[in-house]
Amino acid sequence: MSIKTIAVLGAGLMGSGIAQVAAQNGFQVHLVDLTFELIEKGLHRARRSLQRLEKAGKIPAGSTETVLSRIQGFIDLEAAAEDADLVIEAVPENLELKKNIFRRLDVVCRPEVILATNTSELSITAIGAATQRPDKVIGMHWFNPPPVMRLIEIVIGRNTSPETVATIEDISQRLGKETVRVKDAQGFVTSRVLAAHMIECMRVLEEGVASIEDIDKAVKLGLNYPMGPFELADYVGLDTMLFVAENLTEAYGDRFRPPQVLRKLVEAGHLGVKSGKGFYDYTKN
Ligand SMILES: CCCCCCC[C@H](O)CC(=O)SCCNC(=O)CCNC(=O)[C@H](O)C(C)(C)COP(=O)([O-])OP(=O)([O-])OC[C@H]1O[C@@H](n2cnc3c(N)ncnc32)[C@H](O)[C@@H]1OP(=O)([O-])[O-]
Ligand SMILES: NC(=O)c1ccc[n+]([C@@H]2O[C@H](COP(=O)([O-])OP(=O)(O)OC[C@H]3O[C@@H](n4cnc5c(N)ncnc54)[C@H](O)[C@@H]3O)[C@@H](O)[C@H]2O)c1
Repeated sequence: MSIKTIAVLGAGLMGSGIAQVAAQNGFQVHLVDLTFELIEKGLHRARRSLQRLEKAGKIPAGSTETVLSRIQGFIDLEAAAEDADLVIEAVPENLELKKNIFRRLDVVCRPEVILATNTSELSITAIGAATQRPDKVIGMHWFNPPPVMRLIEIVIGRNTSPETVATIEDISQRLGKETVRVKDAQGFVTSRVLAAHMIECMRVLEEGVASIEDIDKAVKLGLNYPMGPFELADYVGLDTMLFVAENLTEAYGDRFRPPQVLRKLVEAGHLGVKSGKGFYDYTKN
């Protein structure tokens, strides 16, 4: 099947970036969120990113608006998905929410359409089982920021077919990304490994070993990571971090137990860069 139109569900940090990358590579995009304000916010993020790429000479001069014109906003999931050739879901990290959305997609999408999820760690098999097409349900795990990060982690559910894997590998390549194949184990490779690192850094903080700033500096300069753990946590979103840590704890036990410092920030509504405050305060500059 030739893929021309991609429906992207969720216009948040990831959905807006995924929509941008798809549009940059010539696909028509149907971008869905709960309100047009949220879609506008996502398009604004994509516009800023495209302008940055344009300024750096990574996309042709003057192409920002052409790319954005390929993205159409929808608040009606069914209307956005009914003529899509591929769906990529990027709504919040909640299994029941994702299963419910996949159930609805299964009714409205043509039988041959692949339904991919950008979940950070949830079970692809469980999401697939909410549909009558588990062979066409797959994990397509992108990284933040999607326009810059080079990998898509392809997660193969128990019933995902080899044809679906091959199609998604091909599409990922057309989107300019490298891929790895991963079995459907909670947290896959990347989220499980990253969570272990970030949660340990929060424990180091809670034990008073060093300050937020010095832990970030130590990890960046001493270990050569591009971002310190607290900068990265704020960038990923602390709500997402907490959802992931809770789900990994359910799967693997106490070693992923969310630190109190993370839980309290989320309870206070401090979700990181996207809300203006997290481990750091972004409202000051
Ligand atoms: C407990 C639970 C844990 C698990 C959580 C879930 C994890 C999740 O599922 C997976 C993830 O995403 S994990 C997270 C995975 N993510 C990570 O781990 C990210 C780690 N961080 C990094 O890799 C780097 O800090 C960045 C690439 C973000 C920025 O780079 P930098 O050097 O610090 O700063 P710079 O100099 O400003 O930018 C450099 C170049 O990039 C360009 N650019 C940047 N943003 C852009 C955008 N939005 N658009 C377009 N372009 C953008 C910029 O123009 C520049 O281009 P130039 O041509 O060279 O001038
Ligand atoms: N933030 C990251 O670094 C990152 C990286 C890789 C994967 N992920 C995963 O991607 C998914 C989205 O994460 P995010 O960071 O973009 O979250 P986000 O909170 O920035 O965005 C989620 C968006 O989904 C919208 N939404 C909620 N319910 C919806 C519905 N029923 N229909 C359509 N839209 C709906 C929300 O309004 C919001 O705009 C999660 O599964 C997360 O684990 C996140």
